[in-house]
Amino acid sequence: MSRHYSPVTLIGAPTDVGAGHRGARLGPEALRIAGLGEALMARGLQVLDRGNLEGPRNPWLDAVDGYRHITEVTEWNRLVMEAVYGELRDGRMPILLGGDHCLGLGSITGVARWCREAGKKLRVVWLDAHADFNTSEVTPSGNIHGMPVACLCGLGPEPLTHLSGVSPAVRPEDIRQIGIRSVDEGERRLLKQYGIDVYDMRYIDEVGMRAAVEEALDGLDEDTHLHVSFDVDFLDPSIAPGVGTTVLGGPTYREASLVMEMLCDTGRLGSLDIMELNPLIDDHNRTAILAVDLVESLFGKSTLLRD
Ligand SMILES: NC(=[NH2+])NCCC[C@H](N)C(=O)O
Ligand SMILES: [Mn+2]
Ligand SMILES: [Mn+2]
Repeated sequence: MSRHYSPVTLIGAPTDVGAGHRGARLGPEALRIAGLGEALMARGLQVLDRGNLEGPRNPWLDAVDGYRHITEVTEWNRLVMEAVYGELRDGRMPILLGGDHCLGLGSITGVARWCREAGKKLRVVWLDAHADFNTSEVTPSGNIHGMPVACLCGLGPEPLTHLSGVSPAVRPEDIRQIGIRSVDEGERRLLKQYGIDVYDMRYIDEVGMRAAVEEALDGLDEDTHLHVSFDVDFLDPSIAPGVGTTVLGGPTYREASLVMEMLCDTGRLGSLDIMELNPLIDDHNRTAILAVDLVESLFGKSTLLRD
């Protein structure tokens, strides 16, 4: 199946201010070295690499009042939101190269702002081992990469929940989470309270990846903008060791490829985040190479021969 895409733009966000490990700041370069731009061009896409955003350094301090580095996290998210929004406004598809997953907040806030202006519906597919739905009251770490989905739903500190002025930035019913297998105690209660649609690994084991993804994509139509937020720790650590917060029991390569191919088949992909890659704990960049391979599937690479 051939598909028309708008030109894509790579936006590097080299920071780990939201994480509990340092090294995700090197993610954008590792993805470039793994050939992300070339792979997309080989799929026939027009690719513009904007280089890296420049934001505050990581001060590497302890959490204060349940948040670590909130000032720096806010500034990075503001920069990301403006960059992502700007690309969509100019008719290009933003691909955010993280950086830690706290930046999913800025990215999706920018996407949601554009969708409101363009009169589009939004569907967020969050591929992750974690739900990232903590607040300062329930977080075990204070690391804000564990909080972006809560902030998108209006739960969190005002500077993060009101990045674009509108809160909640996203309606909880527009979010689907796939691959989840590590949820903190208080976080679980909040997920239920906000009615987040979670396709956890237990459910995927029981019904299979295909049925889970079909359900998660149900109701997409030609007016829907699909945003994919890909936390690389979604993948099983045996194939993707280069992330700060590995959790056993994730999708295999085939399962992950299937998810990407099914997301591609919707024809609705409008924006993407590739997050949490940490080359300092990787093995010869294999996790970045795998991420690039899966992004190729998201843009149409497939082993399917039967009709
Ligand atoms: N984007 C991520 N890798 N998030 C990991 C979050 C881990 C844990 N739930 C926390 O809040 O600290
Ligand atoms: Mn995450
Ligand atoms: Mn994660």
